[in-house]
Amino acid sequence: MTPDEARQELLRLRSSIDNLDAALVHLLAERFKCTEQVGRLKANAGMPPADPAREAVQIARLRALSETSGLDPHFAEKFLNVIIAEVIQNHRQFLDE
Ligand SMILES: O=C(O)C(=O)C[C@]1(C(=O)O)C=C[C@@H](O)C=C1
Repeated sequence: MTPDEARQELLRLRSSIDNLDAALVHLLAERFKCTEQVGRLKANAGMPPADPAREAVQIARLRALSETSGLDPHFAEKFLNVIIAEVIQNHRQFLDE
């Protein structure tokens, strides 16, 4: 591959990365819209913000999905934990409203 071909290929790959990053942002935005409703529902119903049993099911499911799709299951678990930690923090704020 010539240096020019390599640059072209890099641009092509980066264009796909940009599309995928946009899709991730849209997916995350939808997820947080949904969890906002869950947080308000839980606060109104007197339910605790965190549900460790539900999280264990989600993590097991995502780890299995990761294994079949070629994603590192450890990374998938870490990623979900970061998202859930943010969601729980958001849920806690609804308790003060
Ligand atoms: O399903 C719930 O009960 C939620 O509050 C949502 C969610 C999630 O982000 O998936 C967040 C916190 C809980 O500990 C479990 C799951």
